[in-house]
Amino acid sequence: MSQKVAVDALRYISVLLLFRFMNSLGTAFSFISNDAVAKIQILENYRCGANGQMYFTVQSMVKYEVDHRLVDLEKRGNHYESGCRTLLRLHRALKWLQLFLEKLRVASDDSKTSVLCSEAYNDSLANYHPWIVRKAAAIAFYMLPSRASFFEIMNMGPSEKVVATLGDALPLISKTYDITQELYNQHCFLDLP
Ligand SMILES: CCCCCCCCCCCCC/C=C/[C@@H](O)[C@H](COP(=O)(O)O)NC(=O)CCCCCCCCCCCCCCC
Repeated sequence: MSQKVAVDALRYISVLLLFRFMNSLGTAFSFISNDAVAKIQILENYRCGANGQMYFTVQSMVKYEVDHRLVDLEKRGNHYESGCRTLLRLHRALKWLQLFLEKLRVASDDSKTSVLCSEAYNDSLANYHPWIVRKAAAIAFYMLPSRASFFEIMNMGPSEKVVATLGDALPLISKTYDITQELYNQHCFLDLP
């Protein structure tokens, strides 16, 4: 299998796993997973499109879309679903994920995942969502199980193993977030419409 096909297969599997994971949490999360998968698909389409090589890295995507004026900077226009604005939405979600996983990692087993999730959301994504989305998210979070049950759904082994895995993953998530945050800050892209 060529490397590109292998990478595409891995990407497909990761989106499928995200979709299946979110669906296992119940239909209350479908509006979240649908939006996330739709945004991932937008980026996938750019990656596999005529100028796919320009979307190989975040840096090359930003340069290409800036050089070719393919980003709506002030208000939504002809480039409503640019790669840059689409990635910004997922980048903001990555901050939520980083905060949530850190809380999950250090919490006690009887902690409420709904509280940990809400706290992380209120400190990150909530600042970019209208009232109605925040309320829908709050209802979805309320459906979340206890930390122990959540770990079972994650299907990553006993709690100790999950905590250790989260400890390994979090520095990588933080580094990914920081690189994109710095790049978008340099281009004044942190508030793309
Ligand atoms: C574990 C439970 C998962 C909780 C997920 C918390 C995030 C809540 C997001 C709620 C908003 C979703 C609805 C979409 C709103 C969009 O308007 C809004 C703006 O986009 P637009 O400018 O194109 O309209 N979209 C966004 O902000 C992007 C939201 C993307 C959410 C990605 C969530 C991924 C969740 C991954 C869970 C993985 C858990 C792993 C545990 C080990």
